[in-house]
Amino acid sequence: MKRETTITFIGAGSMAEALVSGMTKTLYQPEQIIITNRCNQKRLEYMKKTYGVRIETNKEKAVKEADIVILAMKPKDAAEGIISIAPMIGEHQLIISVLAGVTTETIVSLIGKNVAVIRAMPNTSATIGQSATAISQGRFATETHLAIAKTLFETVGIVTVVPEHDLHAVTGLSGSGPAYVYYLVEAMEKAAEEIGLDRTVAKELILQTIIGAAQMLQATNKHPSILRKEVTSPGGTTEAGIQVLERYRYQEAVVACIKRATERSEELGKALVSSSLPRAAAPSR
Ligand SMILES: NC(=O)C1=CN([C@@H]2O[C@H](COP(=O)(O)OP(=O)(O)OC[C@H]3O[C@@H](n4cnc5c(N)ncnc54)[C@H](OP(=O)(O)O)[C@@H]3O)[C@@H](O)[C@H]2O)C=CC1
Ligand SMILES: O=C(O)[C@@H]1CCC=N1
Repeated sequence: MKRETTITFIGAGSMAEALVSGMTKTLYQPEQIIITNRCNQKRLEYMKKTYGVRIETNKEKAVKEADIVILAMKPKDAAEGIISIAPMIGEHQLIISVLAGVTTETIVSLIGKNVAVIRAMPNTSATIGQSATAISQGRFATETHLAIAKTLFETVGIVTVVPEHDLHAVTGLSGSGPAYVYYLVEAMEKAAEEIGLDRTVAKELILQTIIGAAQMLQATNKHPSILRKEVTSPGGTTEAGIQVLERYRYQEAVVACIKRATERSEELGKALVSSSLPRAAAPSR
């Protein structure tokens, strides 16, 4: 990608910040990035101060200047947000959406032009260049658009291309995934307190345990059940602990969690369609 590409973020929340943080550490100069939001001026100032990016309250200006427009508002705000920028969007621009559940077809319809849309599902580990991102192309996006989006998201982690219908599952699995791990860490910290460990000591041990286990999965390429068995001495502590997890149906809970998050992604997409599409013009072929 050319250095002078201008990228405008519509939305300046957690996901926009994670992407900006990763992108400005790698391929992009802060001046190439413009950030706009709905009304939170303080947040824009923070983004400028922290990352050196350009901020713009005039959405028209922000969108017109962009080669790439990244949609990063909440799905519930997406219809209003997309419709408000639609008149400024030209067919030469690439739209990248990180909106959970919202299909490329819905975005094309809301914009009402034959515009190239790439849908992406990164996660907040983009902040440190460790996102697991999946991308799909909309019907007006070419292989070149896909390659541009791949390059962009590779600045913040690994990227895989999937059929668009898989993006709901990706959202439930790896888009929301960091939160499941943080929830586990919260529980481990709570347990450490209850069993009387010093908070600082426990924090350090838990963190290294998570990092070590993740790196073992990566470095050994062994199946997680094999690695688990290597920890589990017959009649020992791990076996006793895992028996409790089984009693609480830990794996079933995790599977149900990911299925529900996947289903929620579908619901978010459908809710947007039913609430907004009558207001948007349909694109021509
Ligand atoms: N957080 C995550 O882990 C992930 C989030 N996503 C997706 O990223 C998107 C953003 O999520 P997240 O960053 O967490 O959300 P936040 O609530 O943190 O941020 C939303 C941003 O959108 C802005 N916004 C709302 N309406 C408009 C509008 N009409 N025009 C311009 N900007 C608008 C808000 O501005 P203001 O504050 O001024 O209202 C705010 O800056 C969602 O669609 C989510 O599904 C995808 C992957 C992971
Ligand atoms: O919770 C959400 O809806 C977003 C999508 C994936 C992660 N956060």
